[in-house]
Amino acid sequence: MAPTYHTDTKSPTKSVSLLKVPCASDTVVFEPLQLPSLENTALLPWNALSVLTDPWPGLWAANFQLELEGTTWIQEIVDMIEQNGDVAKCQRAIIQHRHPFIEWARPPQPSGVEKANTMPSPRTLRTHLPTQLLPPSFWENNCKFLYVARNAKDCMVSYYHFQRMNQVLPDPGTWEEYFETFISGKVGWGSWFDHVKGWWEIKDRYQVLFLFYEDMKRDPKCEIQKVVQFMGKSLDETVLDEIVQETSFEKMKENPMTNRSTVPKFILDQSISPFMRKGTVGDWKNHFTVAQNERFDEIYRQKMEGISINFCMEL
Ligand SMILES: Nc1ncnc2c1ncn2[C@@H]1O[C@H](COP(=O)(O)OS(=O)(=O)O)[C@@H](OP(=O)(O)O)[C@H]1O
Repeated sequence: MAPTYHTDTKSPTKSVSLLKVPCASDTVVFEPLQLPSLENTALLPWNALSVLTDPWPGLWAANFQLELEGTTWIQEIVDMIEQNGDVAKCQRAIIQHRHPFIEWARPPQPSGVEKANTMPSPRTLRTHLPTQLLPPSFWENNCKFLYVARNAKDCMVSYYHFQRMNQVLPDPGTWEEYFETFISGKVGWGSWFDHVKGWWEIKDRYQVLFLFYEDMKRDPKCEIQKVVQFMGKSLDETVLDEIVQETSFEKMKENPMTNRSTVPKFILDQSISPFMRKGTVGDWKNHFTVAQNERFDEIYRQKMEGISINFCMEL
């Protein structure tokens, strides 16, 4: 049965559900997922990102799954690694078409799950799902996950502008209104706090490479090298340097295969805010008032209490 995904343009979203899709026993089985309401759950990628792989006899991996903010960036990095730095091969399709987005379903287009089911292994998939909503077979098959977390304040800013320019999402309102929406977790894919905590807490029990967006900005070569190793690949130094260069913000902003310029304006209106907006660490300082910052720090302290995760807030 095809998944259903209902959205009303710039109005509150109704519901989303993913239903069971038949799979071969050696591939991931998509179990039924019931997301109660997009008001409280996830609709969009925004604060971190994961890639996952499931094992396939004789191969390094069968799936990658990408999640949350930095998604496009890590997708391009993973694809460049898979293509051994061959830029032309990475130009074969726009980034959204290279890795099925498993919770995506907008009939009559084939859903992400339908696309995934037609792919040979190893597969690279993308999702923004929190751990508790991921189909259990991802865990059961010992898939690899690559998760990129971004600090909450920059996520809030980036996601706000994304929601302003995304014409199929509810209007985010003013910055002040969105600040409250974000804190309450009533944003796409749910609470940043719960999402990050969920992935952080399971990272040592499964094959999770937990990356930070800020580290990727500070030392992309080092972080890309970690991804290469995680994927079980080895690349020449020159190829690695090429990947660093090609996946820089500046290059990806110019690249029509990654900058979403092919998406029609009635979906993404880049005259409101470009998809590849700033790509920096610390833009929150241009948005948060002193009072908002103090309040956010207190809420962060409460919600992340006991979690040994440290985010870099500026470079
Ligand atoms: N190469 C590179 N370097 C640095 N930053 C990058 C890069 N590619 C994408 N981005 C920034 O990621 C933000 C968009 O997040 P996502 O790609 O997860 O969005 S989406 O899930 O695909 O909708 C968005 O962040 P902001 O610019 O801060 O809004 C993008 O600019």
